[in-house]
Amino acid sequence: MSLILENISKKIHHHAILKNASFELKEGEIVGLVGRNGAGKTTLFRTISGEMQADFGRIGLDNKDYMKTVAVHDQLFYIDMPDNWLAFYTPKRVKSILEVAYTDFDSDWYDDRLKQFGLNNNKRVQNYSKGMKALFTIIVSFASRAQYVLLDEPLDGLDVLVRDQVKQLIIDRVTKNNTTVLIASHNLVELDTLVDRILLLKDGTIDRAFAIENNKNIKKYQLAYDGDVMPEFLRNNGTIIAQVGHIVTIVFDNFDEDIGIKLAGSDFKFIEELPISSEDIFRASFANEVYAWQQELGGEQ
Ligand SMILES: Nc1ncnc2c1ncn2[C@@H]1O[C@H](COP(=O)(O)OP(=O)(O)OP(=O)(O)O)[C@@H](O)[C@H]1O
Repeated sequence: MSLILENISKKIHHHAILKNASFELKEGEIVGLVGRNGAGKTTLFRTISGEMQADFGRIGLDNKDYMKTVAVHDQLFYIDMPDNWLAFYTPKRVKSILEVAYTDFDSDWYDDRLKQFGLNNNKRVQNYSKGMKALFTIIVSFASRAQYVLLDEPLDGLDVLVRDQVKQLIIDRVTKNNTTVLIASHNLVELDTLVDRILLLKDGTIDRAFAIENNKNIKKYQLAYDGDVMPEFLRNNGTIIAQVGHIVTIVFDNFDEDIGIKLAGSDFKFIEELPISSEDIFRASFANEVYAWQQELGGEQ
C-alpha cells in the first residue's frame, strides 16, 4: 500500500511551479515536506488531492490511478483551509456531509475530539480563531479515516500546550490506524520531533530526501580558527551558520576524509562536533543563497 507520485509537473500562468516531482509514501509513515516560501508545497498538495490538475505525471494510490479512480478518493484527505467550503459550515454540518463522502468517517472520535479541544459544534468554522481552525482541520482530517492525510502547516497558530496535544494526536492516529501523513511545514524544529523523514522541494522538484539519523555525510561543527583570516576551505566546502569573531558554526553537506584531515590540522584553536538538525540540512541545501546574503550583509557594514 503506497501513494506514488511520478514526474508531477504543473504550470500556473505559464510559470513552471512543479517540475517532475516524484516520491513515494508508505503505510504508517509521517513525512515532512519542506521548501522555501513559494516553492510549491501547497500547489503540490492541491495537485495530489485533485483540486488542481497536473499537466503531466501520474499519482498512483495502492496501484490505482488516483485521478481516474473515484472509488479510492476517500483514501486521501486534504482540506485547503481557510479557503475551503467546509469553513462555511458548523462542525455538526461538516460531519453530516463527510459521513456521506467518507464511508469510514469516525463520528464518535470526531465528537470526542471537538469536546476535548473545546470547539463549539454549532459555530461556523470560518468564525473560529486561527488556532481553532488549525485544530479543526487536524480533527476532521483524521476523523475521515482516510489512509493518506495531507496537512499544510498543521501547527501554525497553535499555542505550545495545544501543539503538544496535536502532535500526540497525530502520532496516536498513525500508531492506531497506520495512517500515512504528509506534513508541509516551515517549523523544522517541530518536524524533527514528529516525522520519519523529510522531503525537500526545491526548483519545483524533490531535490533531496533525508532522515536525521541517516546522515553520516552531513556534519556540523563549532570551531575557532587561528590567524586573522578564515581558512578558505571552510567556505568552499561548508555553509557558515553563525560567526562571532573567529568562532564559526558550520555545516558540511558532503563531509569527507579530506575535510576531516584539514579540520584536524593546526589552523584551529578548538573544534567540536555538534548534533545536526533539519534546519542545518535545510540551510546547507541553500548554501549559495545563504552565502549571497552573508556577502551582502558584510558589504553593508
Ligand atoms: N492560483 C494561483 N495563481 C497564480 N499563482 C499561483 C497560484 N497558486 C500558486 N501560485 C504561485 O505558485 C508558487 C507556489 O505557491 P505555493 O503556495 O504552492 O508555495 P508554498 O511552497 O506553499 O509557499 P509558502 O511556504 O509560502 O506557503 C508561488 O509563486 C505562487 O505565487
